Amino acid sequence: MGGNGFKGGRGGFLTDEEKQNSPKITSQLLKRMFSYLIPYWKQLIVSVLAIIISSVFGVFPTILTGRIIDEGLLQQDMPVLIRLIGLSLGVLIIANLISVVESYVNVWMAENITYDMRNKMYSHLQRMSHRFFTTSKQGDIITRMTSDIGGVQSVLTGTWTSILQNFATLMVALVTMYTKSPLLATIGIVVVPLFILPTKRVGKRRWEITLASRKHNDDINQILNETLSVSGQLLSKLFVTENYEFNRYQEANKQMIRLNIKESMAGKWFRVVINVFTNIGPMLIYLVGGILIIEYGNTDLTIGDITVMVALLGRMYGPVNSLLNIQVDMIRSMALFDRIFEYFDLPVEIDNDPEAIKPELFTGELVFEEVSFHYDAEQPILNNVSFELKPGSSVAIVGPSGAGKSTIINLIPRLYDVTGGRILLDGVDIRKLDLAYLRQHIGVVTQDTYLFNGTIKENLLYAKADATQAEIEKACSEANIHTFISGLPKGYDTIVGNRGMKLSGGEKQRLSIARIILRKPGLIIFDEATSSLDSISEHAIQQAIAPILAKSTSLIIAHRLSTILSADEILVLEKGKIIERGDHETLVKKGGIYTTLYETQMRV
Ligand SMILES: Nc1ncnc2c1ncn2[C@@H]1O[C@H](COP(=O)(O)OP(=O)(O)OP(=O)(O)O)[C@@H](O)[C@H]1O
Repeated sequence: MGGNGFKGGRGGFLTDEEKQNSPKITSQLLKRMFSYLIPYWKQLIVSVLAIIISSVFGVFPTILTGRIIDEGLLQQDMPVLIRLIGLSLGVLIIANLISVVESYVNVWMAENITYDMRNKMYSHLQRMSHRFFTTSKQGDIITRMTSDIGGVQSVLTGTWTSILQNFATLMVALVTMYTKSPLLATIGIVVVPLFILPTKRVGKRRWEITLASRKHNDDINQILNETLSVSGQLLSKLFVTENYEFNRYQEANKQMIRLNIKESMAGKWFRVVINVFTNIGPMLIYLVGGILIIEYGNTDLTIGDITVMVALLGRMYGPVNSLLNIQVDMIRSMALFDRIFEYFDLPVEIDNDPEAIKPELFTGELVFEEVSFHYDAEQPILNNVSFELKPGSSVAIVGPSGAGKSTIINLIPRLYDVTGGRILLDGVDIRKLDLAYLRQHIGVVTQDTYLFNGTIKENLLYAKADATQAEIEKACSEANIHTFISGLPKGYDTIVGNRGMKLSGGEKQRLSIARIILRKPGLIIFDEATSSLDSISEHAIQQAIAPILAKSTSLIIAHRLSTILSADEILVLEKGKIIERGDHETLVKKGGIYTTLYETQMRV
């Protein structure tokens, strides 16, 4: 019996989630899906032709078996036997060669289509706002970039090819069977559902277990991600929760084993069912064929015909089963495309104004004009904040935690847009400035410095790709970090570790200051670290930043008295409002919230 290529009914069912989320199949969605194929229409034609020819040729040797038996073996005609065997082999080789071409064209096409999609998605995601990244699950973004687009690739190389292949194979088998004996062909076709239905039931059970085990696997991955990540393991060490985490993992692992065993056993039952049912069809054909020849002396039907019928029947199970799953395959493929399109359609919240300008001169004059802002409409964060930062001067913002200080600085490089009022830079509303221009002229030293897992030099070059070694060293000297780097065994080629974990907080911040010096921005935003660095580190940072702040226009979220004293104006922010402003002396005399902050929180 020919292999029936039955794929086990696995995945032939939609999950509840898939059912709920199955996309509306609109002509628009279809058009959009097919629009990705249009540039490759020539390859598509080659692929369709190759699939049809190789499927038809693939069935041919089975059909020739009948003639090999009747005309060669039973007639004992050697030359005919050899000719037929040669023909059969020849056709088989051609069919396989064509399928190699077909695979190549298909894979090439699918790779290119997904290459376009990946690039499009990546550049679209780069344009997404900071809000998008703070609110989306990191895993979700990665899944769309990797498995969803990967899924599209397998739809193009697998699903679509197999539908066409199965259809062609089925047609050839049906036509041949009906030509040979309509009665036997009909018996064969009636038997097919007998086989398909029970296997579908077993398949469904297996599918349910697979789903449960997949969900479980996700839970396990979640545990691993949480507890074996840099911060996770640190948390569990510091809270001494290793035993608790181990038990949680062990329990999840135990459940997984149970499900795996169940799944394997369902697979076993599945094979038993297949074995029994696949043999019923051929037996029936032998029986009815035998009755026709032996009892009724049917001379039209030969032994070869019956053998071919049985073989063709065997080749029909797989295609019939796959074709019954077309709907599921289609919904699943559309859902993939739909998920990808959903991301493509995400509006770009912070975008370049089509008439954005890039003024020749950047002085760094910053004006907040009654700026209001909220992340969620119900919770206002900034309320009519107004201040002015003159070129060359510096403004310090102080205030209790949660007052909205970081929010103010996030608004300047347009990580978020104001919800009321406006921010002017050199007299122009920042929403009218070219986004890249705006961001290139602003240097932000954040509290939490992000470094890539590369060398110190690579991290510095991120700020200025063409910086020379001399420039880098000069910047690092100014940032008070050159001596430290030179003292490392590998100097500037030292790998900083995951997120710069191999460096101390103070060293990281000084590196980030060096990055800013390399960039020479017109406006510096400095978010002073609240975390207590040791006094030597702190001093080193102060020494690094003070001269830079002194000679540039700067906005500082300040926590230390020395930084605050160097500012030209101090803004005291509370609950999103500026409640006091002035210089240190005046504010201290006032006896308001600044005085309290000064007495309780400021470090000298
Ligand atoms: N991405 C966000 N989405 C929603 N709310 C946010 C977001 N970021 C901050 N907030 C909220 O906005 C308020 C102001 O936060 P912000 O970080 O600006 O305060 P802060 O004065 O800088 O505080 P800290 O000194 O502790 O850093 C807080 O109540 C905070 O919970």
